[in-house]
Amino acid sequence: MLVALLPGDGIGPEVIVEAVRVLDALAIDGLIFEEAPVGGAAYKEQGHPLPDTTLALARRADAILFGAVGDPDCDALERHLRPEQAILGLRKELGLFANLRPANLFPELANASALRPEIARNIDVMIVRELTGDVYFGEKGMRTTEAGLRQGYDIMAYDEGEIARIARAGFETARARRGKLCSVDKANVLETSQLWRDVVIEVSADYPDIELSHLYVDNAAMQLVRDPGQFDTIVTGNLFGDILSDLASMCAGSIGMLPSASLDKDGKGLYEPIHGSAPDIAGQGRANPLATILSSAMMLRYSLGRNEAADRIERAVGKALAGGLRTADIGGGATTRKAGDAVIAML
Ligand SMILES: NC(=O)c1ccc[n+]([C@@H]2O[C@H](COP(=O)([O-])OP(=O)(O)OC[C@H]3O[C@@H](n4cnc5c(N)ncnc54)[C@H](O)[C@@H]3O)[C@@H](O)[C@H]2O)c1
Ligand SMILES: CC(C)[C@H](C(=O)O)[C@@H](O)C(=O)O
Ligand SMILES: [Mg+2]
Repeated sequence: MLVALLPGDGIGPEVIVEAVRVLDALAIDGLIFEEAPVGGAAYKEQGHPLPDTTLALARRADAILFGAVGDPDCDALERHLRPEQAILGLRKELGLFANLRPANLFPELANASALRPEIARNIDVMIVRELTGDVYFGEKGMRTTEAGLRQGYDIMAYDEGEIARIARAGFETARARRGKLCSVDKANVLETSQLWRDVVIEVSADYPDIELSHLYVDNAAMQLVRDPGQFDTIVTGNLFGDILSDLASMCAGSIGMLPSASLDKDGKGLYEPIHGSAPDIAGQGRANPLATILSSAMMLRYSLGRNEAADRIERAVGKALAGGLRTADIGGGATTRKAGDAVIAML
């Protein structure tokens, strides 16, 4: 079982190292790692954020463990050379259309949530975010209007095949959970969203056992803060899912806690924390590695068939938190390394 390690930029390498230490401590039979540069690190080394050799490794691997990309030094580069193009390119090239972003609260972190503990306590939602379409991948550019003004544009588009595919992922996810699916769109304004809603309803005919509801995205954001416990599974588009998952992370304590899986049609996956490279804290040993450690557990479960090892990691994270582990983002002073140590001690 080959795992491609793509640490990337900023805190990416710092959190990946801790996840690898946890995986090493489990001594999983046949698990091997191969590392490659990605993002700003790859641009600085090889002139491209997603070098061919890195993409080839990702294709060859059984699963990919990804840190984060993004480097302020690269923000002025032409868009196709910016670090973020690496993660977008991997998602597109590998067909990773289904992004699972679970947000649940470890009970010990009720006070770290931005919500009152009695409201935060109930959050246990899986956001199923479409990942290879939408405004992210439509035609985009800069042009000049007739009045001589610069105009930027990004086309938002989904075809019915793309919607049906992610809708099915949403229904299947809900079926394996508590049987409730909420589809989030902006059908009151956007044609893309009207088609989204129509197709989700069509697909629902195959899932009579699932309770389907619909929310506009603005209301969904409000409801997630008002009463996150009302949600089981949310299915939504690429842009809305990006925003709602960062929002949900603070309901669950911190963006440093939320893992993710990005899956293709056969279950091959890329696993990464939902956060970015956090340039504001990079190099200081202050990053919370738990989102990445929990992403490695998702990798073991979804792509490598090692459910027991995945359970062990998740239990160890819970025990470490119960034992008082707190990095700065969740109200403590533990370093990234100490956090890794605390999880390993509880395996
Ligand atoms: N998938 C990815 O690689 C990914 C995801 C999001 C953002 N980015 C990129 O990361 C860069 C920074 O973006 P941003 O600042 O908007 O978002 P970010 O997620 O990197 O950081 C947002 C805030 O959360 C904090 N934070 C994030 N992860 C943390 C962790 N593990 N522990 C403790 N605190 C943490 C940061 O310090 C910062 O204050 C940008 O270049 C952006 O494009 C990449
Ligand atoms: C870095 C960026 C392209 C990415 C996204 O918008 O998908 C990030 O915010 C994420 O959530 O993984
Ligand atoms: Mg994001």
